[in-house]
Amino acid sequence: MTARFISIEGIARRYPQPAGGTTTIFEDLWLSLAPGEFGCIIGHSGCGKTTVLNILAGLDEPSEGTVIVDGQAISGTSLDRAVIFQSHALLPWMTVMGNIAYAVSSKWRKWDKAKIRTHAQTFIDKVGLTGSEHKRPSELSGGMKQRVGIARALSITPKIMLMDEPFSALDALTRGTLQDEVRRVTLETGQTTFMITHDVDEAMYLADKIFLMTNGPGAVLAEIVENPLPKDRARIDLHKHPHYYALRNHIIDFLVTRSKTFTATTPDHDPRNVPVVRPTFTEAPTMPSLHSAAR
Ligand SMILES: Nc1ncnc2c1ncn2[C@@H]1O[C@H](COP(=O)(O)OP(=O)(O)OP(=O)(O)O)[C@@H](O)[C@H]1O
Repeated sequence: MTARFISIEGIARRYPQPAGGTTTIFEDLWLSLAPGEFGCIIGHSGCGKTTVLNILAGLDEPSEGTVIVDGQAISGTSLDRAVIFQSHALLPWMTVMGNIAYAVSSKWRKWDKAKIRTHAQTFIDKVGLTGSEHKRPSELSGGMKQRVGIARALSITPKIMLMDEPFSALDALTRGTLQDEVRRVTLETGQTTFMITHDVDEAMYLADKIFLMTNGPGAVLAEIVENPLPKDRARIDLHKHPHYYALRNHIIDFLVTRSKTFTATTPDHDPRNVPVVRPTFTEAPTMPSLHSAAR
């Protein structure tokens, strides 16, 4: 394994315009993740997050540049890279068990039916769908469908998990439970994960690195934020950590202000050497007391 398990090297995505010419969604995008790292990409709608994820998944191709995974340029999709979509993308004629067992059997073609079902059941249980094995997608709520999608992706134990706002349609309680589950499983298995989210707290809980994208078209990766919170952080205690507000304010300030002005105000930005920042709480300098200031 290489230190840069995923390496996005100078990719661009351009689309032809109906009236001629092209629109550049983003260009000269460089970013990398080490084995086992969890990266979240944050940016406003339309900056190209899903496009980057689709290119990583092999579902789309960059107009320029390459994606290297474990030392090899990717070409097309692979069972080593599982995607959890915003929409559930389940096979409607299959049951919960059927959907997951189908993915398991695609990965381990020599496994017999019993082994496939036992393996699938483990992941059905993990996402809290025990008892719903025989239901079809039309009989499930949105949150339950998303759990099936998550169980299906986890069940093939891919080296890379790609997640496009996987929790956005869920109620807060289910979202929290599944965030915990995904974090536990990815830490346990050492999976490298790339996730899109609009939820700053979710990124702070899950990610080791947070990639901040400016607004599109012509979006750029402005900054890589290293998460200063301890690796063994718990979701419910996140806000108690001294670095919590420094990190949160940094990201929100970027989204509210700097994502719009970054390109104009940072003309010397080098896309190959994107600044890495680690926002932390620092004690405010002690003010001299009135007594000592008067001396
Ligand atoms: N097939 C296409 N043809 C032309 N433009 C496209 C095509 N697919 C995507 N785009 C454009 O590319 C841009 C980036 O889309 P993308 O879905 O990657 O953005 P995003 O950052 O994921 O947005 P959101 O947060 O809303 O999901 C958008 O402006 C979109 O209109």
